[in-house]
Amino acid sequence: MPPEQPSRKQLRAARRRLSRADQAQHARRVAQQAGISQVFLRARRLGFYWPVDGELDPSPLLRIAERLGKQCYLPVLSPIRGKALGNKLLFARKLPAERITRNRFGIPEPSRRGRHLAQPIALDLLVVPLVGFDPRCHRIGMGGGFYDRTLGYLRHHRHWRRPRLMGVAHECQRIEAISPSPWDIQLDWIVTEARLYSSQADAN
Ligand SMILES: Nc1nc2c(c(=O)[nH]1)N(C=O)[C@@H](CNc1ccc(C(=O)N[C@@H](CCC(=O)O)C(=O)O)cc1)CN2
Ligand SMILES: Nc1ncnc2c1ncn2[C@@H]1O[C@H](COP(=O)(O)OP(=O)(O)OP(=O)(O)O)[C@@H](O)[C@H]1O
Repeated sequence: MPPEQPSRKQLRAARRRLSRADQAQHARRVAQQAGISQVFLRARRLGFYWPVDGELDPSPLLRIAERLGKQCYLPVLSPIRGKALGNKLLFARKLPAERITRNRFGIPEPSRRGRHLAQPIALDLLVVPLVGFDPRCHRIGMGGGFYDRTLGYLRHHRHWRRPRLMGVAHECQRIEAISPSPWDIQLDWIVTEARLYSSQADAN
């Protein structure tokens, strides 16, 4: 029998247990690695996220992007409810004077709506949070299915994929193998404080 996998709850507890010093170091290391990757350097519009619950803090990478003059976006829960459009993410431009509110999960998000809201396809690179991952770039999220639903259209674009997907995480979130559900979207890369994983083992 394969060894039992840690649950979402256990994985979330493990990342919350990291010290502030480890959190800060992991965030810096991930930024150093991801910040020199071709996909990051080429991207003009990037989506990030506001870290909660011990998630890897992508803000050192976001600051590099801002310094390079790239356009940075944060996820917001779509105001639309309902089967087709509901429970998806849109992306709001992160601007210096942006007002921040909390969404229904208590996660901070930009409050301004309208002009600066983008669909994921408008982004070149999306930095994705996760609860657990395996070395083949399968992902377990918080369980809401938000990223899967938002990015489900990528399944129909084999050769032309936008945005490219970069998971960022702590090494302690790695599990041996995840059997993906049919709706799970595989990430292109995952970067941790220790190394970079690629869904195409030979690519960078
Ligand atoms: N930083 C960050 N932002 C994100 C996500 C994420 O994983 N990380 N999301 C990725 O999808 C979306 C939000 N998805 C979420 C799904 C479940 C829970 C959650 O904590 N659920 C509670 C119980 C439900 C409740 O409080 O209503 C829990 O698990 O205890 C939070 C966010 C959008 N923004
Ligand atoms: N493309 C999709 N279309 C319809 N429902 C979906 C789709 N993707 C996911 N779901 C629904 O969302 C639920 C949660 O999925 P899952 O447990 O894979 O979420 P997750 O990837 O961990 O969460 P998140 O993306 O929010 O971090 C599933 O039970 C499924 O019913």
